[in-house]
Amino acid sequence: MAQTLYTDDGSSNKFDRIVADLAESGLSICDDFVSPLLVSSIAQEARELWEAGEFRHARVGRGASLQLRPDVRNDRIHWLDPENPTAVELPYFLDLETLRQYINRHFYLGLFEYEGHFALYPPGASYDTHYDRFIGAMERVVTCILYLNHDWQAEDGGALEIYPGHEPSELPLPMQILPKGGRLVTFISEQFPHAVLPAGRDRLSLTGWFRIRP
Ligand SMILES: O=C(O)CCC(=O)C(=O)O
Ligand SMILES: [Fe+2]
Repeated sequence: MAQTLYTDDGSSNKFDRIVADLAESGLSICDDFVSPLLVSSIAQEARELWEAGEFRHARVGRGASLQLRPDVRNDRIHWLDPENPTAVELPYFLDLETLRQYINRHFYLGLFEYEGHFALYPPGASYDTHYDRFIGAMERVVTCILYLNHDWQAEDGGALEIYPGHEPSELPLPMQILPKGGRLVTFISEQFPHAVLPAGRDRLSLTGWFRIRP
């Protein structure tokens, strides 16, 4: 019931609210985590990288077992370098750093670093049900997905679908979350299997993970 500690009178900030949601259910949906102006600047940067041919077909697995499996996922990704952010990425990465500190302070998770990539799902592309933390990627502890789509509507499809995992959950699962611009979805990576449903238009996001030391 951590949420009852936080009233919506402006005394709690977005980081407090995310941490309270994670404590209560392991999942947080935070609208307007990023301002519309910043969403459109980051989306434009991603578009320019896409047009410059800087995206690659995403693969599944890890290390030597990485493989192209368009039947499992067929988004295109571009890895970012959080150590050398562009001016456009910087405000978001600074917020993520604050979020990392909040999460560590509340859960003693020892989150140590962040890795992230842009992901573009062309119309019809999807990602089958999976966990983000699996043998070979055990250092991924918390997933953070920022959506970069202007004016996304239910009829555009492309929801993130979250399913019940091994642990009992307070949430009404399965649930569908639309990839609305500025929305940040944060969850405990090992807790929820999830999938990306096909969309009718390009679907852009910045997906990342807080990691522990391997
Ligand atoms: O974009 C999303 O909604 C989820 C993406 C995802 O599950 C992943 O990249 O692991
Ligand atoms: Fe995922």
